[in-house]
Amino acid sequence: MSSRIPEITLNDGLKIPIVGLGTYSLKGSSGAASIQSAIEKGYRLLDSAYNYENEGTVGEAVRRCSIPRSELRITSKLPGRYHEYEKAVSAIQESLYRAQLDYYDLYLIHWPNPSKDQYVEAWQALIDAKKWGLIRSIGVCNFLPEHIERLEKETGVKPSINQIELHPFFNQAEQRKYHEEKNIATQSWSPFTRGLKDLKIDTLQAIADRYNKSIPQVVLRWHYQLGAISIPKSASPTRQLENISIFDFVLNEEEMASISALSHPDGRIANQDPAVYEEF
Ligand SMILES: NC(=O)C1=CN([C@@H]2O[C@H](COP(=O)(O)OP(=O)(O)OC[C@H]3O[C@@H](n4cnc5c(N)ncnc54)[C@H](OP(=O)(O)O)[C@@H]3O)[C@@H](O)[C@H]2O)C=CC1
Ligand SMILES: O=C(O)C(=O)[C@@H](O)[C@H](O)C(=O)CO
Repeated sequence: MSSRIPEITLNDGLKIPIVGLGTYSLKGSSGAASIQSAIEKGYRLLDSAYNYENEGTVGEAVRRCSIPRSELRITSKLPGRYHEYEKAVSAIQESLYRAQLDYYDLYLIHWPNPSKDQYVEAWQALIDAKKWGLIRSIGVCNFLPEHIERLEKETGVKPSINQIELHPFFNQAEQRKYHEEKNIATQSWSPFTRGLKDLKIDTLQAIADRYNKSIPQVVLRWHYQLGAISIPKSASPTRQLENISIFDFVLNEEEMASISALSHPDGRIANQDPAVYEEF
């Protein structure tokens, strides 16, 4: 791949960039133009979902851009209402039809929805879709260790990646440690807490000033140094470029610790604890 963004290798061998583009709310012609701009600025990893209703927009941006499909890493996600095996297989096929793609690089179960207890069935569908060549790498989002243990115990296959809420106010130290032990990559959703307003605080501003960087750049550098793959969303070409211009400075241990110390147990953005919160 020719991208300037460093890559990591997942436990199944697929290489993906350590920063990608979140696409939640990027839809229609303005969304396609934003995603195309991000690709042209150097993004190679695009994070979509069936429930974002923008897989078609992502596919359009991919067709419009000048980068070969093989250099891109495109993600989509299975909604909770399609965990039943047959429904999951159809949903994966529908995701491909919507994007007009032959395969997804990554396909993730979007939420475990534990009260429905069908996520293992959904996982089996992802395993089979990978065998059929529809997906290159399979993972999950919002899975707690107990959910991942069940996948592995009942199918013998563990996820390559777990996409979780992760930002300075909710640093997920224990879940990240668990991922490290299992060789599962951590991916950070809402890496900026879904907007910068709450991040405009003295601790972050002081670090940003020291390196002549912005608060978003410091926050994304913190994700990078934690070893987490971040997927900041921006519609703006200027901010897209800002968000990948983070590989020319290094936070020291004290700065890393001071950002991590902003975390607190109630730090989730919208109280979406996957033990109880469910999405369909
Ligand atoms: N698996 C899951 O359950 C979930 C997955 N996700 C994924 O994670 C992605 C990212 O999370 P998301 O919730 O979108 O929020 P983010 O934390 O990425 O924040 C996005 C917001 O920050 C603004 N922004 C981006 N860059 C900058 C910058 N440099 N300076 C100032 N403002 C900036 C954007 O505005 P603007 O566009 O105007 O620049 C937008 O308002 C999603 O898009 C989605 O792909 C998100 C939630 C849950
Ligand atoms: O953006 C995602 O991937 C989600 O799961 C969203 O539904 C997100 O959790 C949200 O916006 C909830 O209101």
